[in-house]
Amino acid sequence: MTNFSELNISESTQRSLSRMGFEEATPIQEGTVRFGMEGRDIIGQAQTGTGKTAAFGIPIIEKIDTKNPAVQALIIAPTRELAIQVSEEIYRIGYDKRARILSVYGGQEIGRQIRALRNNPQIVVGTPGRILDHIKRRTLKLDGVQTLVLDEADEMLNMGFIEDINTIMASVPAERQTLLFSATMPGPIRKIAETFMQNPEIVKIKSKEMTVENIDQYFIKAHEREKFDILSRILNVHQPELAIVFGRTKRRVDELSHALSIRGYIAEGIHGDLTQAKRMSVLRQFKENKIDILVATDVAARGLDISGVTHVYNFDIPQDPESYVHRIGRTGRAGKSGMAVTFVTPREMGYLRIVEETTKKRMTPMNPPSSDEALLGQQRLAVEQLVEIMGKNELSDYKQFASELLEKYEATDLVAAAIRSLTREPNDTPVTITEERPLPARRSSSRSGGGYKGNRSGGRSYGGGRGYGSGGSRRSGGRDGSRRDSGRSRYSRSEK
Ligand SMILES: Nc1ncnc2c1ncn2[C@@H]1O[C@H](COP(=O)(O)OP(=O)(O)OP(=O)(O)O)[C@@H](O)[C@H]1O
Ligand SMILES: [Mg+2]
Repeated sequence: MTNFSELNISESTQRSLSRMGFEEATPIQEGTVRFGMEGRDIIGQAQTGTGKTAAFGIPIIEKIDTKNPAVQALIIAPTRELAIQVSEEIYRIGYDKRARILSVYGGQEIGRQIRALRNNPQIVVGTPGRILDHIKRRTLKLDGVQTLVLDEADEMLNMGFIEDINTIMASVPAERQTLLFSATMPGPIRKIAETFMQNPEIVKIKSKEMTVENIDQYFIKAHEREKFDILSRILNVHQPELAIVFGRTKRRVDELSHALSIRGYIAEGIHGDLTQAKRMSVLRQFKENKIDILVATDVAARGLDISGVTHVYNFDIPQDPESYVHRIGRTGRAGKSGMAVTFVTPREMGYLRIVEETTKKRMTPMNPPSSDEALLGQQRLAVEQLVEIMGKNELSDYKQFASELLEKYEATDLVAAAIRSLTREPNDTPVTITEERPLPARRSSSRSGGGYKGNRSGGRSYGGGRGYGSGGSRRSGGRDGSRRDSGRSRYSRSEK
């Protein structure tokens, strides 16, 4: 581990970082900050939750000239929430330096953004559509941009933003630094990145698996129609503090959050069709622990950094392995531990295997809990509550009754009744979850390719890492080459 002071970072930024509680650089930060400060183009890949935001944020702050009123750094992110989150993190990093930062995104009144843009922010973070809108209105001038960042580039391409991004790229001076960061780097992205970038330094953090070790990964094989009842029971057993449930479609997310609420959980959904105000309020409540379960689509949760997410449930197995990596990466962040459970219908087992091939990690099969186990989970919770109430020791007003009851009844019976009254008995209220068609059946992949739409990447394209390993774009520059992954041994199939 490297201390930030060893990375030639200015005093002011070091102060900001230590105020944020950052003591040592994470590996991706250690591997990229210096190159970033030197103005090099970087393709940075590291597991979820390992600090990629600061990996590009620190060099940006270091390079900003606070006397220059021009926009000097432009960061493009796929969603509004992510744009806000990234701008908040960079604001904190640049706090002592007093760098001015602004986020612009759809759903927020454009007039307000235009006024804010007149205040000469030096760093702008935004979603592709809104950035483009401002470029067209000439309210965002990019001639002074020296650094361009694509955060979660693969997601932006999935969302069909490629043309927008091309146009934005063309509006930024060609003499610029381009940084691209993601936890996954499917082949097509790397290709596009390399055409946009000049001799990029590829920094890939060495790890045997694509997912962080501190996430325990399970799967449950179940038929589509059984999934919701199993999910309810699992929630009773796991008692997650904060959980995210992923659904494949917006309708799915709506139905799941509604059904969970009916069964007594505090759940809310988030997806792209909700208003910006609603999305923000749901996220805020989730962060403040007022909502226990966030139900989300892939897109809505991409890159989100919410501390304390203990469990991720994939109610539907994601169609591509990259989504899986990003989804479960909402837990186990910044060194914390987490659990991920993926539901898979018998027909979809091939997808599970493809995910495993990509992540280089087997999921452990989990048996669906029985209703007795679910009840036991709820009883445990009730017992905890009881003990907690006792611990608070504000019981004097109740003791009179207690003594009277103890004269009449058995103590065990009384306590049992108290536990029962606090136990939320498993709730089987009928709910409506429209059955999704399972993903088209497929066997787990083989080297033959066979069109897994948009992402044969996974294991294969990581194998493809060999390609760039031998290419001219990787320059070790006399530095510790081990930081950059050679791709070979770690992703070889023999490990499986
Ligand atoms: N050096 C550090 N020391 C301690 N905490 C850190 C450090 N760097 C980043 N963090 C914290 O770790 C968390 C995860 O960081 P971040 O959101 O940048 O991850 P990421 O790699 O971008 O993940 P994802 O792939 O999901 O987008 C954040 O809360 C961040 O503030
Ligand atoms: Mg990120």
